[in-house]
Amino acid sequence: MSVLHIAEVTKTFSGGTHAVNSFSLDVADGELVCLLGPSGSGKSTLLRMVGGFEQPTSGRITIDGEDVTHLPPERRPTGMVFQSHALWTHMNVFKNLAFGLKLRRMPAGEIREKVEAVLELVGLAGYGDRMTNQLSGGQQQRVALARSLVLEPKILLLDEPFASLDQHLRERLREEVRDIQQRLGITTLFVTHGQDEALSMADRIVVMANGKTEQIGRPDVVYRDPKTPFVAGFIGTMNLVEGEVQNGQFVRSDFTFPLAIADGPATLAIRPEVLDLTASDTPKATVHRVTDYGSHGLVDLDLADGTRLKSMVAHPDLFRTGQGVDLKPRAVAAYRNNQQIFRS
Ligand SMILES: Nc1ncnc2c1ncn2[C@@H]1O[C@H](COP(=O)(O)OP(=O)(O)OP(=O)(O)O)[C@@H](O)[C@H]1O
Repeated sequence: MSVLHIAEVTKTFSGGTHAVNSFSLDVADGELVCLLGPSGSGKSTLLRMVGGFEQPTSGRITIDGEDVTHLPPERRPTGMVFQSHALWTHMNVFKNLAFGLKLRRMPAGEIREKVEAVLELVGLAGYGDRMTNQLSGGQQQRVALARSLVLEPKILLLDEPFASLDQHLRERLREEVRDIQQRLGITTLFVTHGQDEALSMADRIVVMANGKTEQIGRPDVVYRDPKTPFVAGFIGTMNLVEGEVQNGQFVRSDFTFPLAIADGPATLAIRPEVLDLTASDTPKATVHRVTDYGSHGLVDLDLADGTRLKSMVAHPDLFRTGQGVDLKPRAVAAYRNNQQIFRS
């Protein structure tokens, strides 16, 4: 059942920027949906409108059937965690968490119980007396999450919560937050421009560009079957090659490839892991660089016009810079007019 319903929401800022453009989305109960897109694609603006920190120019947002479009943040059943956690540094951890519950006039005993339970949940049992500026970045972010969770929101809104943390900590917190989210079964909207974050955490990903949805789907589906060249280029590593289809052949000055689609321009998309390389008397590409990652190798190749491609290989020691190779894609997708028109 859909808990959050966003219907044709548009946000135009004064000055005319269309930050969000007729955007619609349904989020199911207990689902974690990632809004993924490049800087400026409208992710934060959308999240802020769901949280009530920004007013839509048009459109409607409902939560559990209730129209919240024009309600202030404190009257919405949402909890938002910002990139900069904005904890109150003059209060200890316990007071940071208790503050919102006090406003709700909850009895002191109950507040203590709830705060302790949530601190336990985020791995900070016993940290109640610490001042927040005596905590590490990761611990501060856990407190920020706990401060939202203690108010038991129906919907948790996370705006790049790990952006300021180092890679290692980010990966750990990703797992922890996903774990907590699933344990509580809390419906969550998560903004990130990190594809790894989206691919590893989300039930569904919304890929955004220019305030619009490019594609919505399960992470594996969005990765395996990008519906537009933008998504193909944005998620994971992708080789994109421009050419022309003539009589069932994708044709470039430097290579041809059988492609059974109507004549016309096309962009061919090939993942590095399905681009095999073979030795050839009539090489189509030249090896530029070979990188051995231990578990696999990555070969950078140049086509005659300088287009750079990547191929993932099991045995990098078979290739060296300057070598000519033939290309054998095992699977391709083709795009025309911004739409996928072929996939093998
Ligand atoms: N208060 C504002 N006034 C005017 N324009 C704004 C305002 N906030 C955002 N914008 C513009 O709206 C567009 C979308 O911004 P938004 O912050 O939502 O993007 P984003 O995808 O979250 O980007 P980032 O990943 O960099 O945070 C951008 O062009 C931005 O400059």
